[in-house]
Amino acid sequence: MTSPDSETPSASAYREAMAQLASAVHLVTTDGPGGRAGLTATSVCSVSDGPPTLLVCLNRGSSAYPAFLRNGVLCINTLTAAHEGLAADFAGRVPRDERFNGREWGILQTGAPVLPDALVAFDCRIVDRHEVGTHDVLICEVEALAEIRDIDGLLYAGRHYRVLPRRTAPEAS
Ligand SMILES: NC(=O)C1=CN([C@@H]2O[C@H](COP(=O)(O)OP(=O)(O)OC[C@H]3O[C@@H](n4cnc5c(N)ncnc54)[C@H](O)[C@@H]3O)[C@@H](O)[C@H]2O)C=CC1
Ligand SMILES: Cc1cc2nc3c(=O)[nH]c(=O)nc-3n(C[C@H](O)[C@H](O)[C@H](O)COP(=O)(O)O)c2cc1C
Repeated sequence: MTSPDSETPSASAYREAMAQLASAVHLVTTDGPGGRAGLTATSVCSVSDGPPTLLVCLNRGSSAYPAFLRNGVLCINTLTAAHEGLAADFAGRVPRDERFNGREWGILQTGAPVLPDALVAFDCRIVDRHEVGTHDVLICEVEALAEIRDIDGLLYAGRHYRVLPRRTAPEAS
């Protein structure tokens, strides 16, 4: 057990600890007067179901950050097993202006880009923002939901992408 007066862990120790957690992987996208932009994110969490609200933690240093701030809307597109390459593209492998090339994107209520084959998509308006360290915690009210797809999900754990099977076959008795 760590004693209460022990030193604060380093950033690298914290990241190593966080790398042990498994997370769903999302493309967080936006569009509007600030332009179209998006990035890969795992820091997404449900806050409340009344009104339906979730939070996203966004690094203020990311190329997409100014667009999110200006547009005030975003869509959280939860990725499937088929989207590992897309996750790498939106995490910096492809420059911001080229990330949306080569596929069709939809919209729901807010105009933020919706990935048509996402596991699910949460179309949101940003209703509050808190600066915490390097990131902004964006509080987002859900205005529309995309259809839920019955396919394998994508997880990020131990610094690798992994497949989350949709259903396991029942054990034979
Ligand atoms: N929440 C975030 O901002 C995250 C950022 N990343 C970025 O992707 C790069 C590659 O990440 P990994 O291969 O997983 O190795 P890593 O050792 O940099 O990160 C391990 C874990 O620490 C956390 N983490 C990393 N950077 C963070 C940050 N700036 N703020 C808050 N939490 C952070 C995440 O849970 C991540 O999975 C990182 O260097 C980082 O820039 C990755 C995951 C989450
Ligand atoms: C698996 C994974 C999860 C990430 N999660 C987040 C996140 O929750 N919030 C965030 O601001 N950045 C996150 N990032 C980092 C952004 O995807 C990345 O910094 C950004 O897209 C870098 O490119 P840019 O600055 O050119 O946009 C994550 C990266 C990876 C690989």
